[in-house]
Amino acid sequence: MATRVRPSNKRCAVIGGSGFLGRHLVETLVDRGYSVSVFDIRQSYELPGLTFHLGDLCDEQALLPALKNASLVFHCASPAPASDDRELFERVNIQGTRTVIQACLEAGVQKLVLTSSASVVFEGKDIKNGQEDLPYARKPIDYYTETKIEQEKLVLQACDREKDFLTVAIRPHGIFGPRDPQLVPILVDTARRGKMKFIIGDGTNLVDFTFVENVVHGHILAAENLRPNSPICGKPYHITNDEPVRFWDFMSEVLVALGYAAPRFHLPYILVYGLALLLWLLSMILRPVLSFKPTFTPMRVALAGTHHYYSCDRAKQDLGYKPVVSLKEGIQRTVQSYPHLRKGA
Ligand SMILES: NC(=O)C1=CN([C@@H]2O[C@H](COP(=O)(O)OP(=O)(O)OC[C@H]3O[C@@H](n4cnc5c(N)ncnc54)[C@H](OP(=O)(O)O)[C@@H]3O)[C@@H](O)[C@H]2O)C=CC1
Ligand SMILES: CC(C)CCC[C@@H](C)[C@H]1CC[C@H]2C3=C(CC[C@]12C)[C@@]1(C)CCC(=O)C[C@@H]1CC3
Repeated sequence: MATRVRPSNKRCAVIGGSGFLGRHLVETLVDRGYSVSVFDIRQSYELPGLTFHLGDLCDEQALLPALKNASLVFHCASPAPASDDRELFERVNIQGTRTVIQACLEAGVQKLVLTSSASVVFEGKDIKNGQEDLPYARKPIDYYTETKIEQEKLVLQACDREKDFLTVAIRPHGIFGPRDPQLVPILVDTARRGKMKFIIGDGTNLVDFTFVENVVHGHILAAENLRPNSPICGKPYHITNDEPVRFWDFMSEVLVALGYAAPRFHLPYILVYGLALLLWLLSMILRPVLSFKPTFTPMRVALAGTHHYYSCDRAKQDLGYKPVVSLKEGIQRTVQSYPHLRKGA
């Protein structure tokens, strides 16, 4: 009988390894002695010893060479959350994730770590210290969230000790750090256009913002603890900075550190949410003749005006997780990494 060649434990693939989180993950894995192959639709950097495979994750034939000899796969690719292209989200996050699972099984991969999102339980209403047993959002707030829910279910249900295929999902929240293309750049762009003068609601809502290196740390701990007898198989884990902060204090700290004024005037949440909904509907109706993307989408307004912070006790207990970079240090390092976004630059 032919024996299956066991791939090296330190050989892994990162799907989405050119993206913000993916690249930080790749760099840390390389530092820790892993041999890494990157699969992405684009190549954004080079690193000695790293193999890049370019392609669409929905294409199994393109994926297979990247997974060859890997015992561990991280899947952290997704279309940008700001997109409103439903078809793209369904194709990549749902159909594409089925393809990733299939390709892992064919290539003999033993462990799959998915980057999910804490937002899979968020419906636009307050979540305070949310645990992993909260139900998935029944009314997901956008296509991104809707398809991240299906994606997480697919990956967790694929966990099968009999087939020697173990899966786990990491649910980060509000990732920030050097090279993030979303949070700080969108914030600064909004400030430069004079639209960051207002606080939505009373400004006391608490939120998790998670420094990218803590998210990477959570992923690697999950991968290294994923064994047939471990309690983590087939489960989701919140990974946060474990320091909920007022949404508007966080935004103000980043803005002020970059030389912009902090927002000062308050607007009622319900008014801004209603306006955002109206603008979004208008943008949909007018799409065939006029294309515009409102800055204050219903999703962003909901995130800016509600509590959404999560407990990471389960990760502490099962993975031995503890944030490695504090929020204060994370903000400092992030701000320093964006000299071109400073006022007047
Ligand atoms: N940023 C955040 O605050 C949070 C992110 N997450 C999750 O973390 C993961 C990483 O996010 P982040 O690093 O911010 O996102 P990025 O957009 O920076 O990275 C995603 C990468 O995946 C690539 N990609 C997209 N579609 C495909 C495809 N069909 N085939 C191959 N590659 C593809 C992207 O390419 P391209 O840029 O060309 O599209 C990009 O390089 C995602 O799964 C996201 O849902 C979860 C919680 C919070
Ligand atoms: C215009 C301002 C009111 C807000 C500017 C900052 C926002 C762009 C960000 C604040 C919270 C962020 C966030 C995400 C994207 C960027 C923000 C909306 C996610 C939606 C990214 C993907 C996820 O899985 C959840 C994140 C929640 C927080």
